[in-house]
Amino acid sequence: MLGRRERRQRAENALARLRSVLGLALGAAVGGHEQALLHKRQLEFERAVQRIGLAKATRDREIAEQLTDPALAPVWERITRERDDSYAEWRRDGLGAVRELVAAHTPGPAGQPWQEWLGTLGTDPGVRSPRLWRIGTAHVEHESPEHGFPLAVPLLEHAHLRLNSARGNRTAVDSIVETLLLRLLSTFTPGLVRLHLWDIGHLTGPLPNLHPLTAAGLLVVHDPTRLDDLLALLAGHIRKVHANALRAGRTTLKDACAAAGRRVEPWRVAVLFGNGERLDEEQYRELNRIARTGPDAGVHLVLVDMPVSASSPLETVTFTDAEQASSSITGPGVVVRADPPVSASVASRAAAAIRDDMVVRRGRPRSFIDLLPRVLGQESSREELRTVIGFDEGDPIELVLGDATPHALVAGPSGSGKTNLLYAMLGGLAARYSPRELELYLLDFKEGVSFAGLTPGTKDPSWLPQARLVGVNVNTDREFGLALLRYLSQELARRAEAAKRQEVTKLAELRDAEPEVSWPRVVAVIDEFQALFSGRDQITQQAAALLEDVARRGRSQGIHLVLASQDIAGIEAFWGKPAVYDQCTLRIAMPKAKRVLAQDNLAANTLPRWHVVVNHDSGISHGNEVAHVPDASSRGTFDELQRRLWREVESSAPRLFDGAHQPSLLTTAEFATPRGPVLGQIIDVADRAAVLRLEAAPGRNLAVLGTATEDALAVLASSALSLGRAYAPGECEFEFWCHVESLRDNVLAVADALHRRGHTVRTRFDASIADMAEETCPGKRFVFFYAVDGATQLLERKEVGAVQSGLDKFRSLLKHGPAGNVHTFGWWRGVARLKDTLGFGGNDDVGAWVALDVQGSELNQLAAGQLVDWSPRPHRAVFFDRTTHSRPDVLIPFDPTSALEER
Ligand SMILES: Nc1ncnc2c1ncn2[C@@H]1O[C@H](COP(=O)(O)OP(=O)(O)OP(=O)(O)O)[C@@H](O)[C@H]1O
Repeated sequence: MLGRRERRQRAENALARLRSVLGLALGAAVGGHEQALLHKRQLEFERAVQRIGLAKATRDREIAEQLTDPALAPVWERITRERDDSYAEWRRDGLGAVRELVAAHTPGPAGQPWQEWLGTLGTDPGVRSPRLWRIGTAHVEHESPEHGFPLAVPLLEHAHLRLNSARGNRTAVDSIVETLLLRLLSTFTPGLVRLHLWDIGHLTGPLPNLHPLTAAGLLVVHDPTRLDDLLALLAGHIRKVHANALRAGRTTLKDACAAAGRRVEPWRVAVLFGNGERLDEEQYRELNRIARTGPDAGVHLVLVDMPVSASSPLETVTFTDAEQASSSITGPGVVVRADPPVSASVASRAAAAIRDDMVVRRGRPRSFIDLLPRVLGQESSREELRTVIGFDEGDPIELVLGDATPHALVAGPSGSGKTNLLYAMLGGLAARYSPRELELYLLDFKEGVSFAGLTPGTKDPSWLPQARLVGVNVNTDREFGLALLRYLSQELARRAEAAKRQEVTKLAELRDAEPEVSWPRVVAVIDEFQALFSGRDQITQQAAALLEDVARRGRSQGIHLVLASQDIAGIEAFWGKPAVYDQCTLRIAMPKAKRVLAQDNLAANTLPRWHVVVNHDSGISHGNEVAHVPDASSRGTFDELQRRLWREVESSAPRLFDGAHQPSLLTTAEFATPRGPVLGQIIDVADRAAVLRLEAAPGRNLAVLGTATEDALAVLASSALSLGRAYAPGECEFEFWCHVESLRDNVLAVADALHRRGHTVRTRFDASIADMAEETCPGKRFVFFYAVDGATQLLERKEVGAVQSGLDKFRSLLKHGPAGNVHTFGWWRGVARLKDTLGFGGNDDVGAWVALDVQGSELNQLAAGQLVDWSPRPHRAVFFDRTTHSRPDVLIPFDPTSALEER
């Protein structure tokens, strides 16, 4: 067996020989050159013959006239003799060599007559392509066609083909193109050759026999007015192929195919039918660029009547009349003819067979299961996260989150399948990367519970092992989004510090340096993230700043954001921070998505249902990949994967934060062993409750502010019940004061619950409230004073002869009580009422407060100069403790019902 290089060398030698033989034949007068110097006329005659070629000269009238000159006759004789000699040699050696050469390099459908292969499916896996493809026959001009040879051109991997038709007659050219394409399609396994057709003059396009291929996506007929789109598609494809080959550690596509033992990227052959005129400057340049760089990426052009620069690898066949042509491969003086056309019916049947095979090969429409790898949890996230997100004509389309594409922006109108896409992505990632490699933080600002299923529920106890935190119904709790960003920012700082310690800059290097430490990649998905920016307030400002920080620094530390939104155009704060947008180099557009791709990239407008544009190039057109995303949200898809992973992978349950759910005091971790009065659930990434510190020091009282009765009662009940657990009976005592009749039952329920635990509890519902309590106590004494302002009259009344009113005594209790172990939890209906109670200079006596339906502007005066950015909303409170807080915490009051009923 000859080596590839040797074969190629031999082929080239043979071709060179052919060219030289033909050259000799045509310019046979060269030998007589010197003699012609002596005989000017002879020379001119000889030149004239040379110019028009011997074959034509025989028929030329002028030459015939000159031949009557006896001085020229010998020249003619000599030329003819020399030509015959050299042709004798060519016929003896050259012709056979060329026939042999073509036969050797055009195996099977590449060279055989169509009757022998058309309709049979190709089986070549496409690691390499035949070197030549037959397009017709050729013979030397003055010879009979019997002494001709098959004409074949290089194409795949090597060159492009240009065909120029004779004016007004494209039959032969069309036939060459059709046969050539069928040869390509029939050589390789269906699917390895993809055709693009563009015809300046026709919408339906030429080559009707090949049209069955369109149904399998093997042939795309392009709009005659949209050549730009086709050129952009080809250019983008070339870039993508190079990038993929490099990413896979191969330098070229050819290497990648050789390594894989099969064609890893189909060949793309674009057939462009022009009208003989040059394209406009921009298109012409782009076409030439594609011609230069295409072959290495498997992109080839067949250009009909379309001028292109000669600097690309290109063979040309030019028809001079309906049947005859010359070709660049043979040089002048050789007549080229197309092979007889293939039978139209056989051709279209063959195309249909290829289409059908392709459809079968692709199998059923791809479903969720096809997104998953064969073995679960085997991938390393050291370099990147990579998963299949959907399919393009059966080919998987991947999504990559890594150093080059650190963050993703997903956009699409409501109902376009965004949530489904996120599920497809989460499923694909969770199936590939174990919890040691990947951690997920999922936040949904939409109304609804789309990610709740990832946490244990009553019906389904499973959870997604990689999920660490799931936030649902957070649409009004923007603080939760902020808390997540703060958490990510802290995690970034922790990673940056470790990287600094190890003197490395990237996550991959940090993982190498600290193999014993778990440094997973973190993916934070925020659905409808624009909700974070929905107010003109501190939350928006802080969220924008944090998001920018995480986006910038997350890139190298393996912290990835996936931000999804219905319409990113409306996010004002976002545009003020272009860095976030710029860092999201992965763009995913659902059908009709706006702004997520580059401005001139309109691919999302024409997407069919359940398809997306995946673009790893910041939305620039050439990066477009269109994928059909399988259903990942119906029963039996993602949920089934989750249950399987849950059974097979050891993990702890993720935290669920559900903004629509009032947490129960009884099941709260902090309530099991409270450190002090538990006030409410803090809206934070960590599951923690707000607990008031109650050391024996001035100011350690709590004010509950607002008219939201249910919430105020909940805060007071939670405080009292948790204190009842924090202290053993005898260590403390409780006082409940309430002068408002309607609250009485509620107060009694709390008092009863404490009593049942064995505590000393006293209640006052009458004028005795004004008597107050001792300001010191050996143990702890907790005074719960409900609706202080409802007792105003009682407090302000001064008995005749008494030095102090009840109010004076209450002020004194607030001032001196805490240092003497007596702490008051009072409820006022507003800030002004509290101020009235405290009087001048009493502000510091209540060091902490929980405000309900009170505007932030009213609270500033109680917050030690802090600006309190708070707009009241149902079942939310803001908590500030002067001694510990730099900024207030937002709380959800606990539901104390079951804790009250506890026996
Ligand atoms: N690829 C798909 N194949 C089949 N059904 C799908 C697909 N994608 C989405 N669906 C279905 O379409 C409906 C809407 O999808 P989805 O909830 O993902 O849209 P969305 O863009 O998130 O909408 P919204 O923002 O209003 O929630 C769902 O019932 C879902 O099951």
